[in-house]
Amino acid sequence: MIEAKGLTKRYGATVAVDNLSFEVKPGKVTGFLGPNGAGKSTTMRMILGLDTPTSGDVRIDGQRYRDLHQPLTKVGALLDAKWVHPNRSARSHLAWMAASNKLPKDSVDKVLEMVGLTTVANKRAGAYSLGMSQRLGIAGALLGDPEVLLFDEPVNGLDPEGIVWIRTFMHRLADEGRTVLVSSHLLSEMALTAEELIVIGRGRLIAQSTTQEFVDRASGTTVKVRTPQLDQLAGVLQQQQLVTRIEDVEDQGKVLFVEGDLSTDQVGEAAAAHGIVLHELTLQRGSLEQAFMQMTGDSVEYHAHDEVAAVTQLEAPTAAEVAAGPKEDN
Ligand SMILES: Nc1ncnc2c1ncn2[C@@H]1O[C@H](COP(=O)(O)OP(=O)(O)OP(=O)(O)O)[C@@H](O)[C@H]1O
Repeated sequence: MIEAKGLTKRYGATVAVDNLSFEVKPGKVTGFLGPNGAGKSTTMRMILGLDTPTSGDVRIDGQRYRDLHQPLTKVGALLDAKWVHPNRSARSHLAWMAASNKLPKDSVDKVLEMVGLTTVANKRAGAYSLGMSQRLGIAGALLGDPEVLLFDEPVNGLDPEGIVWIRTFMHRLADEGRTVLVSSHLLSEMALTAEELIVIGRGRLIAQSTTQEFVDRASGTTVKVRTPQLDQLAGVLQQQQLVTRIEDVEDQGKVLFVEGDLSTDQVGEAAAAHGIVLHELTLQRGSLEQAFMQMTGDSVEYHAHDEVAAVTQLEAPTAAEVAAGPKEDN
């Protein structure tokens, strides 16, 4: 469990992290989301004792990082996958980490196996692809078999296969009961990976909730209805003060949408009470992208000329993907 209370970091006039309080619980993947410059990396560095808070503090199972006896056995982190010396092999890099942290020698082979690098373990790390480097970084984070894991943008630049591998691996670590905090810009990926979200903007907490609650609260839900008695049902629902709209949907003809945070039960019961036939009754949720844009709106650091790039990066999952929640790939 990671617990931040009133965490604040100032660099001169810049307030990078501003009175941030949150909890990261074990057994789940928690996504750490925020626009560029929101303070995600600074927060992660403070969790790992690499930066000192200006005020407030952050603890791992009740202890500050610097007070941990053998930190790697408690917390593992992947901040920058490319910091490994290019002439070192994965095995010698991990062996050096293990020796300098007084970890058992057999931990090296264990983590190489876990991340699937055993067959290339003696090759120079400088010749590794980005995906392999990320795996090596994750192996380093796992070396001390820690309960708490932090990953800063682990899927940046990876191909689809690498992204799925990381997602599956994060789920596995959480299923083992570990606390997993992952920062990312890629909203579609976070919608599939993270069950919980901590969303920040300009260093401040915007939301902490489950991914589903975040999407529902920010973008609301709509009930979609297909019925041969469209106008009759719209009339019945309007009498109940519900907001309806009718749209032409490709290959489906006219479809009725009922706005507001209501359940399909309410619409189904209203239809049944008036003997109205239904062909479809579906709850539609917004996307994580819509929710994120709405919630972080004025906390975004980029300006108009950056927006296209930023929006492209914030790929939207489909409503169905969000509704399905984090996927199990294993
Ligand atoms: N060492 C530093 N000195 C001065 N300002 C800094 C320093 N590190 C971070 N900042 C500033 O603090 C703010 C938060 O930066 P941080 O890198 O933590 O954000 P981030 O959410 O990780 O952003 P990104 O997603 O773009 O990496 C930014 O305005 C950044 O310019």
